[in-house]
Amino acid sequence: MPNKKKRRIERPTIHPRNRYSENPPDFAALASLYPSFQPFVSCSRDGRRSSIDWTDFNATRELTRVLLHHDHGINWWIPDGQLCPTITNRSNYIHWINDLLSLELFVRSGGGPAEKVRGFDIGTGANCIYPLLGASLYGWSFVGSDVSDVALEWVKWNVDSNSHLVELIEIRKAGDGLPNSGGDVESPPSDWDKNGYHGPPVLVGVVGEDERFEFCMCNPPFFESMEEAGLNPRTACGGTTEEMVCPGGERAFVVRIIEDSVVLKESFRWFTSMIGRKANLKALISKLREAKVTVLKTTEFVQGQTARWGLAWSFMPPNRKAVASLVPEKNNCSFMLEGLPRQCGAIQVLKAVELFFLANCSSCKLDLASFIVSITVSQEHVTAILRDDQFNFDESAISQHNSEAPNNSCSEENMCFRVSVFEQIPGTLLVRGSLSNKNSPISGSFSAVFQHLEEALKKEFTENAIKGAELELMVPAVCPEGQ
Ligand SMILES: C[S@@+](CC[C@H](N)C(=O)[O-])C[C@H]1O[C@@H](n2cnc3c(N)ncnc32)[C@H](O)[C@@H]1O
Repeated sequence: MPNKKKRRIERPTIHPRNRYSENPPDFAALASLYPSFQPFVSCSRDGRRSSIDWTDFNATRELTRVLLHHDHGINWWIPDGQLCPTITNRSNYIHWINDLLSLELFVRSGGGPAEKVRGFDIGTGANCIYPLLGASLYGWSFVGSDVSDVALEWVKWNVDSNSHLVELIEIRKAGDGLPNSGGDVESPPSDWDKNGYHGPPVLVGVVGEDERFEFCMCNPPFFESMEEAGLNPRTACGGTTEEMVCPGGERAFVVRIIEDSVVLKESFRWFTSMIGRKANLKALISKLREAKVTVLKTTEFVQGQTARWGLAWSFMPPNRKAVASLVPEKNNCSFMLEGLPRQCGAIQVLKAVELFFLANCSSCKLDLASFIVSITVSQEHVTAILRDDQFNFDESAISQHNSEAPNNSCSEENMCFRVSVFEQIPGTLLVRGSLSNKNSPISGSFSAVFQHLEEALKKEFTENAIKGAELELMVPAVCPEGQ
């Protein structure tokens, strides 16, 4: 079994394009350039390490101010007590959105990639952090929305103080009606109330019918009450009730974004949100499946002791060529499952392979005597498998599909392959896939499908237990608003 230290090293960390991934901020160097930062910096005795007191709001705010100025050329300030963003964490979300845009997964009416990227930041806050970073890192233009008067006053100050970005950032008050509409707020359908969010409009009623955006993003108010938000003794990120709390907490808020996305499915290429709790992530993924999204993606943002998740979805038709050409064609693929507990042998893994494909209504035949599962998938199955990022080995849900699974023969247009499982040494299994009909028009997807199987099995058999235990421990130590 791997030891705890090793597990921590293996956790995903900062985005590779984040400027701080290789070179964390040098507090002493910044203090020498910015005298206002000096009082907050302390150095180790040997003078090699410098740090700040993370429990001091003034220190974290001054750090954010000097980093934005020094590394991004941005003038920035927020009043006492407002939510203070950490630049590393917020940049990770921006870089992930750029990854999504680079995927070019969708059919574009205009041909090539979008030249001008326009995004929508739901709840931009007094700090206006996402539009400022997105505009300075990638030149994107933004509409930022908020409901709080204090936020709107300061976001205006922050935008106006950066003349080079003013043209790129427009701010809207959610609830004031659509731009140029005379101030009428579109009332949401009555059944939305059942979701628990009773606040002002989020997207519907704020985004105009003819407006088009490449993406929306959101760091939602996470909590249902300030008591729930609690106080994290290890950091001081600030955050007022208006910024941190909404009826129903983050789950209700993001459910509202999902409901709105169904109405505005043509207006955005990607809908995204940051999620603060893993339990909410799972519930929201189910909600998205019900909404019949075409693509669903998740990521984990880890910084120090804090874990957050990114959730992205779309209703655009995926570009099949792009999906099929994600990986080069291969006839044989394999991977190892290592560090398995005693009770997880070849039989359990073979059954999990069968569940994985049955869940997507593929046709499967499990032969326990020869340790082989034979699988037939159609183009639709491939699309379903590739868009499912969070496969759940929930047998009850799958047994329902089981009886519905069509018996696809290995006709020319289907892809047929076999998955075999071999025990190497106790606790280590080799999983091998062999393509039977490489002339199938969808055989180019074989490696991608097999890679999805690998990720799902590794998550189920080797990562889940470890991560579950770690996350339980980490939750109480995180900053309440998602730093
Ligand atoms: C957690 S803060 C995020 C602030 C900033 N984006 C950040 O990441 O630091 C959530 C923000 O959402 C705003 N908000 C709450 N309900 C909203 C709504 N219906 N539409 C737009 N913004 C809303 C709050 O006023 C608050 O500024």
